[in-house]
Amino acid sequence: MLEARGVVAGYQRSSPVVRGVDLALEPGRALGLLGPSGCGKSTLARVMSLLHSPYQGSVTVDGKLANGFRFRAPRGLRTRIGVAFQQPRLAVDPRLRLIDVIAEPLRATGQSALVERRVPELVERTGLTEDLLRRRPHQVSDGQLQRACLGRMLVLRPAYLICDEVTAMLDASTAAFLVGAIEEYRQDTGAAVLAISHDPVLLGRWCEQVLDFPGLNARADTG
Ligand SMILES: Nc1ncnc2c1ncn2[C@@H]1O[C@H](COP(=O)(O)OP(=O)(O)OP(=O)(O)O)[C@@H](O)[C@H]1O
Repeated sequence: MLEARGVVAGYQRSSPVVRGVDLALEPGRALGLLGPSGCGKSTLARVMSLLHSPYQGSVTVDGKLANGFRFRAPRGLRTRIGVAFQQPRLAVDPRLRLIDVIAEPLRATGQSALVERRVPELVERTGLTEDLLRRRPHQVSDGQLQRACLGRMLVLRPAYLICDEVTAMLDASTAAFLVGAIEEYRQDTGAAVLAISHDPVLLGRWCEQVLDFPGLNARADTG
């Protein structure tokens, strides 16, 4: 289970944007997080991805405390969680070919020996062609780049996926493809998905349960 307890986080200690949120992501589940733009969903997503330290509260991964480390959480915890964001262009190194975007987490974690086996498996899931895989980000569309980010999110075989508005910039068919690929991975591996969006229709179709993000805050505010 990936769990946030009493998380207070943001960019100014005196006015946090996430205020005492409790959230539990259970293995195999697809949980939606719904809320308007600017309410703090991405901030909570970064806290749960171990990319942003909360002011208060805890994040645990499979029962192990993941925050409170002086610099960052140990690799063994961080790699349990895969993340993809709304804007792929801000999330990739513009110098890398798409095939290397997908392989990057393996190389960064000293697992280059797995590149030859894992990357071709992921290529199939992303639906990218050989030609596209050899291109760099400026030579592909946002949707094609987001497919590479999907591959990158899955290449370490994470148990928890945090998908922050991953389809918001895409046309309907690419969006449907990406959600389908994430769902296929969930079914194959028993991974859990936290899908974040401002779109109730998307989350209603995708997730077994949808939580209202401002509601999570309000409960804590009154409690
Ligand atoms: N790096 C930052 N420094 C200062 N303030 C920030 C930073 N990132 C976000 N914020 C502010 O924190 C608040 C919550 O932002 P956040 O991105 O978490 O919201 P969101 O619900 O994900 O919005 P969206 O759906 O538009 O991405 C906003 O008011 C935003 O301006």
